[in-house]
Amino acid sequence: MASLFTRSLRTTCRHRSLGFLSSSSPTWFNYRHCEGKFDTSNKHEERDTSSFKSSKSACYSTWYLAAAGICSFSSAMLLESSCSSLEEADKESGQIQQNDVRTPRVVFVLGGPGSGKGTQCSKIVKNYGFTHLSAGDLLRAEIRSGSQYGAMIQNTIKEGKIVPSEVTVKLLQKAMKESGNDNFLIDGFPRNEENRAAFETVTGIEPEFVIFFDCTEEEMERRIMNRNQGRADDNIDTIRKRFKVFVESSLPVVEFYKERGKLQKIDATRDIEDIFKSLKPLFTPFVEEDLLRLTKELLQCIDVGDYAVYKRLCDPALTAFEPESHGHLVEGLAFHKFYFDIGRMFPALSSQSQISSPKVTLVGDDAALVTYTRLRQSTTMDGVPSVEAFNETRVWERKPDSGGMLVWKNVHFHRSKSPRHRPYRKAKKGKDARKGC
Ligand SMILES: Nc1ncnc2c1ncn2[C@@H]1O[C@H](COP(=O)(O)OP(=O)(O)O)[C@@H](O)[C@H]1O
Ligand SMILES: O=c1ccn([C@@H]2O[C@H](COP(=O)(O)OP(=O)(O)O)[C@@H](O)[C@H]2O)c(=O)[nH]1
Repeated sequence: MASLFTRSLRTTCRHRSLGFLSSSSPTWFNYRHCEGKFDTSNKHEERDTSSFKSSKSACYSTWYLAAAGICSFSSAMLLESSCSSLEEADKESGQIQQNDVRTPRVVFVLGGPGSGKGTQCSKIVKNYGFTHLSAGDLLRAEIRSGSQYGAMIQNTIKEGKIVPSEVTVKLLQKAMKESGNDNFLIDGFPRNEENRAAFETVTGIEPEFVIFFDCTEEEMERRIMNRNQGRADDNIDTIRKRFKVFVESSLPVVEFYKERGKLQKIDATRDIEDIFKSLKPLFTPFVEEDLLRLTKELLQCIDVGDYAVYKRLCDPALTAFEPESHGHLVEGLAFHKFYFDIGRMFPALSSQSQISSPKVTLVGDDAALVTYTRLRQSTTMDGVPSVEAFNETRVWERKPDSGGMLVWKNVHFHRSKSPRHRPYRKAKKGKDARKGC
């Protein structure tokens, strides 16, 4: 039994897809977890139904769990895999995210020395879950580490010049790999054309967009002289050299991105909060995308019965109205955990979900609603497929985690059976004509 559960988890991560059915057109939007990309081609007929077909023959158990929309497992996936113990299942539990390989999202943050790049990056990190990689900080850390490049880097920084791309790109790549994140703010890089080309060639990544903090030299000089971080290059001689290098080498990179329509120029002479306010809209689409991705991850972990992921995504005080609660508001995770627990005993259950017409509504900075219709395919005990539709609304709230980082948690959801489509009937004479509106 345990091995079956384990197998289903492993193979599900490999093959399962969550689709989107657009209500306005017959196009299927297939989201393949393993590729992390939306395929917008019309692939309704081509959808991989193999797991569904084979699950028919292997499925022998609790249709009522599937009906509850809480637990289910694909038996086809289960037949394909190979791991064998509950310990392994526990180890794998909670790892959907790791298997979900996505293309890294990179935003370059450029601007003269002292324009406020680092200051704004810390605010973006706190609010939008990016990893901040300051190329300058990485180079300074490399000096401290006693590396073979230490002396060269130190001299280059003291001269206000630019360290060869070979070194900087390697450091950035390493830091990206070690971060465990896939959203990066790369601050103070690329500083010249050579940097830009080398990063693109080595990593194959192009930035989503590039922020340029536009600030006067007088203001930047004033800020650096007050920075007081004991940096060897924060002295008037080196500052002047850095300004010169910035104009000669870095501004052409800014221009390069402007020509490609990727530049977001920000007036950085204003105060810190004002600047941050103008950065927020740049990150809103990412927030919407992330909320949709989290919602899909939540539905997927329900489909594959991964309670560890469910617990990570939901607030402990999650409230819910759902058909299973018979009109009552249930609070906490216990009600939902029940279904995951019995799901472990019936690993051959199969279900998969598609969502259609998803809409994300941000309510201020820290709350959002995600509404959609969920189509859930499952099998009955004797292997007969059934499909149910639900209207769901999930309320997400951004809350600090144990490390103080703001993360999205599902705090409430409302799920009801989607009413079947009935043709509009004209009200009879004398009856309330508004009925049914
Ligand atoms: N908008 C701002 N107004 C006034 N001072 C600022 C502003 N932004 C940053 N600073 C201060 O200026 C100094 C340089 O900012 P920093 O973020 O380190 O710049 P950069 O990373 O671009 O070199 C820091 O001491 C910081 O506190
Ligand atoms: O990609 C980079 C980033 C930084 N530096 C060096 O590190 C110094 C400090 O850069 P940082 O971004 O830390 O500070 P800023 O000058 O933007 O305040 C620069 O003047 C360069 O000498 C570099 O050579 N390549």
